[in-house]
Amino acid sequence: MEIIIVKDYKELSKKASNIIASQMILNPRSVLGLATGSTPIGTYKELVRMNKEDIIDFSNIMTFNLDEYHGLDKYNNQSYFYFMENNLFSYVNIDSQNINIPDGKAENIDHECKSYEEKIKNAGGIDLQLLGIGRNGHIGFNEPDVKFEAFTHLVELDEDTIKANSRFFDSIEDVPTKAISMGIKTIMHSKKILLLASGEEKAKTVYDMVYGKITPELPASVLQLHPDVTIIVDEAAGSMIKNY
Ligand SMILES: N[C@@H]1[C@@H](O)[C@H](O)[C@@H](COP(=O)(O)O)O[C@@H]1O
Repeated sequence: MEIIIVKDYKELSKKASNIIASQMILNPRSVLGLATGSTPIGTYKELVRMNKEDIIDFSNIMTFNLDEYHGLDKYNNQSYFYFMENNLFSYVNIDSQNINIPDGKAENIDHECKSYEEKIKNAGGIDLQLLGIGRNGHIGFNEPDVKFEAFTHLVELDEDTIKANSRFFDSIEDVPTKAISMGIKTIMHSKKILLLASGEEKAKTVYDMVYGKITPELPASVLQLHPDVTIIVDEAAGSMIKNY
């Protein structure tokens, strides 16, 4: 694991977007795995700027998002489809045919999960997967569990996650209780992984991810086994690993 501690959120967003930009420049047909949540918003802003300034080109880039809420229409303003449109896709020259996000309203969820995996495989796998991290150590929507879920699957969201994500909804009752998420194996198959964490509330989780036991009870700990992981944290999120 390469760990980069930067001063603040602004620096984190700059550093992360530079890594993604360099992947895109080295391979303009890159397959990117993308994340939602508040952490990558600044990174997406930087990518939009670089695209406007012709530093990076999305025309041949393919994307796969980690997850989507179950039961939400993609045009609902809380869907991750909506989030991606509003934070990245509608501002860059990406071909909409190249955007992939699980369909939370799919009639046959099992089929949706299997075909999502197929699509990733047919695209040649994910070159660079961007990740945030939940306070409970989840990546994508892989919640703490007794085993690591392998591939894209339907997830029952944790109470802690529902509570944390309710800040984006009118009320906690509006937060979906399930989601479709890439599995741990899907994520681990990515050639490179870039995980971002910001703020003091993530400090203990970051410490456990890097130095704790590898356990499905803290899903992000599995990243210790991946050969090419970069973790960027600001000083607050890195406060417990700083002098370790
Ligand atoms: N499914 C997403 C995760 O992919 C994300 O990493 C996490 C952290 O979000 P934030 O960056 O807002 O702390 O929240 C959500 O639950």
